[in-house]
Amino acid sequence: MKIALLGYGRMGKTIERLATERGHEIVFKIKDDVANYDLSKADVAIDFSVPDAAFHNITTCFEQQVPVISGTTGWLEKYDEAVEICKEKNGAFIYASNFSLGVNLFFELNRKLAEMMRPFKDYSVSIEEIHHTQKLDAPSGTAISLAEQIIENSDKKGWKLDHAAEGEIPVRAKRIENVPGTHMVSYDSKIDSINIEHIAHSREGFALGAIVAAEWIRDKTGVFTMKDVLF
Ligand SMILES: NC(=O)C1=CN([C@@H]2O[C@H](COP(=O)(O)OP(=O)(O)OC[C@H]3O[C@@H](n4cnc5c(N)ncnc54)[C@H](OP(=O)(O)O)[C@@H]3O)[C@@H](O)[C@H]2O)C=CC1
Ligand SMILES: O=C(O)C1=N[C@H](C(=O)O)C[C@H](O)C1
Repeated sequence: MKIALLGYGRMGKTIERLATERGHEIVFKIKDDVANYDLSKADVAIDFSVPDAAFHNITTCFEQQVPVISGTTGWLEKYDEAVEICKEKNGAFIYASNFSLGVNLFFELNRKLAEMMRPFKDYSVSIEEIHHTQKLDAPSGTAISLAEQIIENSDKKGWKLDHAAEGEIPVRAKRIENVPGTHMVSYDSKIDSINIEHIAHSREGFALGAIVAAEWIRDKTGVFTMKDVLF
């Protein structure tokens, strides 16, 4: 498979290494305006760039009829618009806040736990994420996904970074050198605490998941999620 990398930083480089090991070829390593390139020789584009560039990168792939996988976080206010454009252009698209198999299993556990905890009002739920100090967005896209999953399966009405109001989930974001990505969901009462945690030991899980998604979407059109790919 011929892959265009949109963004060639920590994730782009990890994807290059793992994709090459799986027999794929990297045909573009793009760090500037993707509209300057003719992507037609790529079978698929994988976008791990920056929040300000992601929407433009993704929609340019739709224009150029190249299926696109995006893991860039911090641009999601424009996700619905991207989906509409994908449908108009008959494109192919997967966005995931986290491509790792482990986190996608953790997402399922999070949904189930929220449903189980719903009747037990003595417990208060909170989310904590820890990432490396170069991260541009806070909270992480994964923490936002976790919060949305809890909201769908509980009486919570929203989430807030740090200072949540009544009925909202507090989300804390910590930045520590070299941490690839840690997420914890906690239910605390006076009597005890229940915690579930996912700790990424490297970026390989994110990169491998994005490559598996790219292999899966290659000959499809439509808007999909990692649930379609993995389960
Ligand atoms: N969904 C998931 O599983 C994961 C998502 N992420 C997300 O992926 C994104 C990238 O993470 P990471 O690789 O660590 O970040 P890096 O900062 O290491 O890489 C970002 C890359 O994007 C490039 N870039 C800047 N502007 C553009 C542009 N207009 N078009 C294309 N590329 C551009 C940068 O180039 P230059 O250096 O020249 O500025 C750099 O090569 C983040 O949003 C992060 O949150 C990260 C890990 C997993
Ligand atoms: O920026 C990162 O590094 C990561 N970003 C994603 C997020 O915002 O959730 C996924 C992963 O945790 C690493």
